[in-house]
Amino acid sequence: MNTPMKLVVVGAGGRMGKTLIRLISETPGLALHAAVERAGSPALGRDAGELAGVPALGVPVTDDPLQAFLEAEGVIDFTSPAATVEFAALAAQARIVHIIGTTGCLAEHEEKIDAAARHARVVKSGNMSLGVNLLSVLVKQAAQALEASGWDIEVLEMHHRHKVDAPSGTALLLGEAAAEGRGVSLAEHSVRVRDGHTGAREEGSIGFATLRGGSVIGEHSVLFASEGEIVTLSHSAADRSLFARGALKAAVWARDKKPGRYTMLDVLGLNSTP
Ligand SMILES: NC(=O)C1=CN([C@@H]2O[C@H](COP(=O)(O)OP(=O)(O)OC[C@H]3O[C@@H](n4cnc5c(N)ncnc54)[C@H](OP(=O)(O)O)[C@@H]3O)[C@@H](O)[C@H]2O)C=CC1
Ligand SMILES: O=C(O)C1=N[C@H](C(=O)O)C[C@H](O)C1
Repeated sequence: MNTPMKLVVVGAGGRMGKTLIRLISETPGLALHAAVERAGSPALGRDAGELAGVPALGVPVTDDPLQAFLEAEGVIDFTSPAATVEFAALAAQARIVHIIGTTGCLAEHEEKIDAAARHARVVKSGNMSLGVNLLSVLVKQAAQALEASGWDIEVLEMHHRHKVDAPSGTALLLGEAAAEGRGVSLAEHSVRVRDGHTGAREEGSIGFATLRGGSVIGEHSVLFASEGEIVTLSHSAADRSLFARGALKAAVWARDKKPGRYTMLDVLGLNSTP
């Protein structure tokens, strides 16, 4: 039988960091090995359990990720793109699992994550929930079935007022699924912002609309709009623990995999769906 998987949570004081610490402490087969925050964070030195609102775990929050990674088996990372590329290099050095939920990564960040995945087992997804990943499969199927000449695709998302990137990672993931279904490149067909005299909608484009406000955890809809009818596929997140549960499932899944880059579709066995 496997010993408990030793995990590091980076961004320990964040919304997702605290949710992850709580879930790791409640999940048999997982152990919180270390909790990392940035230098100068008021969370440094605090017990990770107390920080997350659960009984003390005897793990003080540290700002030394390399030391934390050396004896660990995996790192769970919901931070920022700049921090994630640093953690990716360290996870590669330590040859461990790196689960990345961070969104807003640009091509330059993705290149560095790809390089790290030569040595680390990386699972990265804009959304770690089962529901959104299943939704992406359905979106791909719908986009395959509904022709671009008659059906316009729009992706709508809403998140809490603190979110810093747009469109959300999930919206982009769903847009990619729609583009794949259509057999086109999202980069060449997306319209991420509309303002002023835009002209009529271009046939075959995939539009994005972003709302921000309050405490909304994550609302996503993909609309297929035709003359006289609209098909809407949507997902509502009511609790951040669904993302954390997915990330922890990914860590356990990746434990015995070869170095490389994987997605939640691989973890959930949804990749073979046409
Ligand atoms: N893929 C998915 O399923 C999901 C993805 N996300 C994504 O996860 C990310 C985090 O979201 P959320 O938890 O809401 O954001 P928060 O801002 O609440 O948390 C991010 C945490 O990371 C910390 N951090 C930043 N840089 C470093 C560093 N160099 N070293 C250590 N800690 C660092 C921040 O510290 P400080 O505050 O001091 O900057 C903060 O505590 C976002 O990109 C979000 O979009 C969120 C939910 C689900
Ligand atoms: O920042 C968030 O909160 C979330 N981010 C992810 C995204 O960008 O899609 C996932 C989830 O919707 C919550």
